[in-house]
Amino acid sequence: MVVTTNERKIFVIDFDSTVTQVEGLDELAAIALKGQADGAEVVKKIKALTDAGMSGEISFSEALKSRIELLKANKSHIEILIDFLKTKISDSFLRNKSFLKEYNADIYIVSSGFKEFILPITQSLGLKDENVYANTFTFDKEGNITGVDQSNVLAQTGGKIKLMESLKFEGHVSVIGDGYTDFEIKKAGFADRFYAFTENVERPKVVAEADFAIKSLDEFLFYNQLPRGQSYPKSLIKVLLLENVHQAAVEAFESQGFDVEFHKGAMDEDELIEKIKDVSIIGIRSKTNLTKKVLENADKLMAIGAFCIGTNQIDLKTATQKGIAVFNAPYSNTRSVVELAIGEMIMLIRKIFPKSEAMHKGIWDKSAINSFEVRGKKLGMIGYGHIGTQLSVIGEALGMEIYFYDIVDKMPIGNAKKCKTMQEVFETADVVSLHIDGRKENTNLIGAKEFAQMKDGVIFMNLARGPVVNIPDLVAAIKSGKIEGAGIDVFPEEPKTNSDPFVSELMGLSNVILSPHIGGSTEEAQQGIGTYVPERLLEYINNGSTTGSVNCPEVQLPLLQDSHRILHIHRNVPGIMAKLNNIFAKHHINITGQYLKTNETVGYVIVDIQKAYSREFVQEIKAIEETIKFRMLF
Ligand SMILES: NC(=O)C1=CN([C@@H]2O[C@H](COP(=O)(O)OP(=O)(O)OC[C@H]3O[C@@H](n4cnc5c(N)ncnc54)[C@H](O)[C@@H]3O)[C@@H](O)[C@H]2O)C=CC1
Ligand SMILES: O=C(O)C(=O)COP(=O)(O)O
Repeated sequence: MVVTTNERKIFVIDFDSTVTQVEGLDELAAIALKGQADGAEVVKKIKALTDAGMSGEISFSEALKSRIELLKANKSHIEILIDFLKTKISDSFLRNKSFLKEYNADIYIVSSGFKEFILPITQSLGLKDENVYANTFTFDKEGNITGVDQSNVLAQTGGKIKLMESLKFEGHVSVIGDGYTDFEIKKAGFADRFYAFTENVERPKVVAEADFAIKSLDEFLFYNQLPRGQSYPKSLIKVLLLENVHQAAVEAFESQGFDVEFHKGAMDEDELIEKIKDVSIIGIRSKTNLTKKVLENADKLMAIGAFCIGTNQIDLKTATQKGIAVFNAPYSNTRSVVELAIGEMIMLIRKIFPKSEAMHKGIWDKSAINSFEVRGKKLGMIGYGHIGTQLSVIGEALGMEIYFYDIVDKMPIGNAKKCKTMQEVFETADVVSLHIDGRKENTNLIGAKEFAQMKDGVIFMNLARGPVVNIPDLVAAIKSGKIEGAGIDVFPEEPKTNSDPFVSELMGLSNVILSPHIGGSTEEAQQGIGTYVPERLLEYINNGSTTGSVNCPEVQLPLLQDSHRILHIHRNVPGIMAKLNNIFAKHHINITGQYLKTNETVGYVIVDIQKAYSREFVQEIKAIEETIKFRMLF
């Protein structure tokens, strides 16, 4: 794919939908016709003509003439258009301003658009006015657009070809554009390569004719080995976002030019095995299981973002062995879970749900029997991590006594009392709430034996993970009256999407609140997670930092400055540093910074080096036997 040539490289670039995200003339129509009764209709007609002209369905001059006739614009509208276009410059052009400026002697804008709005934009990108070839409007005395300067070849059908013929370029000519007329330059023999530019619009007829379809200017610069803002084009990096993660995440990746695919639901193992092959970054929530089998097929995968707290759905061992960094959002939804737990606890102890159900059936049952305050009651928690401690604080503020058990020694917050065993919590608490993680050892942690240890009439809540509770045993305890009320948010089997049915033995039981795993599903939490996790992933991809990774050695790296950065993940065995250093010494590599962190399974070495080095040097590093993953940033 890499293009090499010793000739002078000449770049011919289209303007509308290439340099900018939009078609200037369409936008001018929208501005000029705004507020007019049939305005929307006319804009639609103009857009249809633009498309027909661009894809080669009708002749260009015909499309242009009809569009200008429909357009009732004047100079003041053009001023508004220019301000608008300045906000619509294609992301990859903005990212590569230094290339555009440095190579401006060899960059030509060839457009059927109009200089009146093109020049202010190309000037802002550092391009030369004399290299911009485009149409110009004609105006009447009042400044209304009356037509197009017909003496300009670009106003004619085949105008770009005629222009290119007259320019007589000598060298290797690359044409970049989204339209059929751009391809025609190559077809007529005036260019060596045609690149269909699809960052803003993808026209199948044009893509079919192209030497290469490129999703960004970064891709063009990468294939042509030219100076660029991204060492490896982000548009070639596939990001798969599942389970309806917040749109903030989609925007975070799209604004940097990544190739993002978004799905509302989860995917099952077979779907994932197929899909994951091309994916470099995957974002999931609690329902997507990244099993050993899935990860074994994930050869391109660099990072996993769990857009939630739990990471039990990911085979962390395999991920680590494959050098895949896993990140989560350890506290963005903590408060949401706690608020739901508090709300459910009060609803359950007051028996509000059965009373509400009765009311809906016309039954008025005003009574205080079996209805209690939470104040003065004993709240017992299994698991005293982020959620447990937060619940501890709020429970105590409500006047409750707090008891907890955790397998790790934890500092009690406020007046909370640490218990030595789960049994101690069960024997003491009026309300038992689970806040443990979903590690394998916790499967069926709570069953008949544990329920038997609880006080009669206990309130029981599980907002942690479904498999930790034995459901038939829970149902039996509820039916026997041992458990007076239950709040269950998580289940051993949960539907993959909102369209799949929910089935459980817990359905239809009185004073049992069932909720569809929404402990962390608040706008605030999802927004927070949608920002937090992409930040961690992007820091890793763009800079190599592994801050907050749940499985990779954590390294916080300085921003890369005037160096190239080697990122090397290897099996953690003795002697790797010696091997690396030998290669550095052999190739006389000047090191400007070096960082190393290891865990039980892998080592992560980051070396910043001066820019001059050979291809062999890179190959030798990659070839070290223990190498798991190798990346280079600059
Ligand atoms: N319903 C929902 O939507 C949500 C559910 N969760 C679940 O809540 C869990 C807890 O979240 P955080 O408090 O943030 O996690 P955390 O990691 O801060 O705390 C978990 C605590 O449980 C303890 N633990 C684990 N197994 C235990 C056991 N068998 N006995 C006693 N203690 C045990 C750990 O030592 C740790 O202190 C998450 O792992 C997740 O599964 C989290 C967020 C939302
Ligand atoms: O944060 C967690 O661990 C949760 O359980 C929340 O999961 P979700 O993002 O709602 O699928």
